[in-house]
Amino acid sequence: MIEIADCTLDYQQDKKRIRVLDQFDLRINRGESVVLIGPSGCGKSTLLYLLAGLLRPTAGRVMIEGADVAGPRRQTGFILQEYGLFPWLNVEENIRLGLKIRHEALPAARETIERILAEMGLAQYRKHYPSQLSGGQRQRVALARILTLRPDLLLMDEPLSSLDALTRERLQNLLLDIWKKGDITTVLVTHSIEEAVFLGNRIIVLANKQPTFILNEIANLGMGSRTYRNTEDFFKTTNQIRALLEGGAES
Ligand SMILES: Nc1ncnc2c1ncn2[C@@H]1O[C@H](COP(=O)(O)OP(=O)(O)OP(=O)(O)O)[C@@H](O)[C@H]1O
Repeated sequence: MIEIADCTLDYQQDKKRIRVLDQFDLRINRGESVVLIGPSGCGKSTLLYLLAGLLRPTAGRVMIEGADVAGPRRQTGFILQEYGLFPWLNVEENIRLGLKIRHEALPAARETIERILAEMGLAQYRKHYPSQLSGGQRQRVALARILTLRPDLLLMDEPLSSLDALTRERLQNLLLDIWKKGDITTVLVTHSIEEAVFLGNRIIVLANKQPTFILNEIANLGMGSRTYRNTEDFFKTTNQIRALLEGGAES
């Protein structure tokens, strides 16, 4: 269980206090794929940073499996829109870096890298440098680097937003496959309603208020297959979220 319990979060700017969260609660069960969606500036990234242990709440607690998150944890992976690859390292070296930092034994590391390269369709690009890759390929390398570390929690902040529509769809399929393999909890921030409905088994819609609150939560029971995009359920759920966001924007 992952818990944001009674959390208040203030930012300071020019001697002014901005309260982004006020006694905010969110509970995420192991193995869920939660999506956070809401208007720009409502606090989605702030919630991810709290879960990542990169930000401490002003009041309240953030806990994973009952333990307070006091800082970044080994088993949490964080994927950002910018891929965070080192331009002077090739694909293989970029992926190996995470394992190197953790001092994993070389034979085990080699095996892991080979498996992930194959799974992510990157084997043929292993000697390419980031500048020689497309945006979608770069994001796959970034994902591969994180997955070699076997995270139990994967946090993603608009990871696909700079990709073209088809590449984005392919990577959404890949993220769905990764989640379906199990043993991982994912929390995704996105502005795309379709992406939220395709990838979230629970969609948290945040209000356009400061501090924000949960406007609604949608249990998206039909998700889990690539064909979900073409179903009536999918369209119904996207419309439901669109209506919530539009209604929230007017308030
Ligand atoms: N370091 C900071 N100092 C001051 N204010 C901040 C800081 N980081 C974020 N904020 C403010 O806190 C609010 C929430 O920011 P946050 O980035 O969490 O929103 P968001 O929902 O992720 O936005 P977007 O969808 O535009 O990425 C915004 O009003 C933002 O301006």
